[in-house]
Amino acid sequence: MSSLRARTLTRNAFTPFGDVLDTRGAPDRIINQGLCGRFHDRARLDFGDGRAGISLFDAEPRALPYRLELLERHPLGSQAFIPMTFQPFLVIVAEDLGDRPGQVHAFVTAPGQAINFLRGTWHGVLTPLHAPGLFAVIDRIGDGANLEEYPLSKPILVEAAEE
Ligand SMILES: NC(=O)N[C@@H](O)C(=O)O
Ligand code: NI
Repeated sequence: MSSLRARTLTRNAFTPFGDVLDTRGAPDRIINQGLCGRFHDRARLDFGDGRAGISLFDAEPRALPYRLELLERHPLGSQAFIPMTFQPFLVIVAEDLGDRPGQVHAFVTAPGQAINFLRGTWHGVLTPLHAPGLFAVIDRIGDGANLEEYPLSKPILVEAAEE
């Protein structure tokens, strides 16, 4: 089985696949009588001809090394994973070869970070690393086939980032 080492999530590395949401740096706006920093409009959301939905996911935590067996994509809309805890989680994406995924990349978020997959980005399903695996997920609600799954012919072992 081939293996892949997860990396610390960075905006630069993730930009082709989606957005990293966090409160690093100065806020875009100071609101609420100066008591709140607003990091404004930080994700490239896209729901096509559908509408935005907010769902809550209660997912089983996984351990590293993680056996990746499936990738998927949502051709009709973006999908955001927003943790409701202060725990890091595993984010897996893959380059696109048109009809199938190409090179796989694995990242571990920092506590307090959320991500948004661009419409059509190949990714691993929501993968918490700690309990509770409680997330808000913002994605497309609407008609049409918005889930394309790609079982890997050879699983990939995703290993922890190097210390
Ligand atoms: N299927 C579903 O609602 N979730 C997946 O798309 C996922 O990426 O976890
Ligand atoms: Ni998905």
